[in-house]
Amino acid sequence: MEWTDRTPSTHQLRYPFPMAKLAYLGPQGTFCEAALRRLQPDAERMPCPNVGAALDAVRNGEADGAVVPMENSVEGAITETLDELAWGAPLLITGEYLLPVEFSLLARPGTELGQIKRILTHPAAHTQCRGFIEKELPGAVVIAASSTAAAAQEVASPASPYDAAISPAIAGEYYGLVELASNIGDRKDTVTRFVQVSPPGRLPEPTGADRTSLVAFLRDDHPGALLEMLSEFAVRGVNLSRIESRPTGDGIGRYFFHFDCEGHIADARVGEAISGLYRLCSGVRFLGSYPRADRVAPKIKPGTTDTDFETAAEWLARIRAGQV
Ligand SMILES: O=C(O)C(=O)Cc1ccccc1
Repeated sequence: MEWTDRTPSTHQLRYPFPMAKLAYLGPQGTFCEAALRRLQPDAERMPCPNVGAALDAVRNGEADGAVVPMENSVEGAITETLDELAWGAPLLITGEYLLPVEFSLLARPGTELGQIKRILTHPAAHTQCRGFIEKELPGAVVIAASSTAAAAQEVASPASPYDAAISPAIAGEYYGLVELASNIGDRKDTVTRFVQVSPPGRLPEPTGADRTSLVAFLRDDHPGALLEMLSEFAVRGVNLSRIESRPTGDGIGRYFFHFDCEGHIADARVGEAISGLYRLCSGVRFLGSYPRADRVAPKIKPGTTDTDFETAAEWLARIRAGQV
């Protein structure tokens, strides 16, 4: 059975070097699987019960890489992925894919809309379909599943206590459910960003339209600490595309930060900004530099090109040598 895509594939990006076996958030039929098929159509697919298990499969060598959800244009970060990348053995993001997502309400054959009291789905799908649930299924309760397809698989069991799943339409075909409503997201233009993760090693080459991801831990808490971090990017003309604070787990008010910025660590301005953060912070974890799925190149501020940095370094060297 083939994945039937109802949305135009305008964000296609093939990863430059193919991977034989990729772990992903399973089971078969998730949005994550759809993203993986676009990124690496020829790879062997290894479904995993959650994001942590998919990343661990890369860490322990069972898979050559993984594809996991990172953020959604409506719901924001997939925090499970942010935390799994920040802690544990380091991994590298080596690619990304922007998948337009459409949700369907799926149930066992014979179920009618009025009978639906208990809905199972992934929390990110729940928050994006709140309007539909309030209007069409008032009083129904929504229970969290590990993925949209895991929800469909569970609902397919005749003994399941759940009446319906919110999932991609293809999951209904895989698990023998019927589609009671289609395209039920509150916004019709939702996109989810998936990342391809590899073991540490070779970085993708700079392409001129790249993104860099990292996490940074504060050395100490003081007024302006976050502003100081942001300044490292700002003074070098590096544009941020995402910033997220996540609790360190050490107590209320203790946070670390995820940053995505435009450009590649090989770009002087990005490398210098990250070195600046390294001096400022108690720890920085580089999560990868990889081609942007939308292929948008950054606007470079005058004075922040690689040549500008080189010229300034040469000038400083001459001054230090007494050549005033
Ligand atoms: O559960 C899935 O199918 C996923 O791939 C995670 C997810 C859930 C909801 C929106 C986007 C991605």
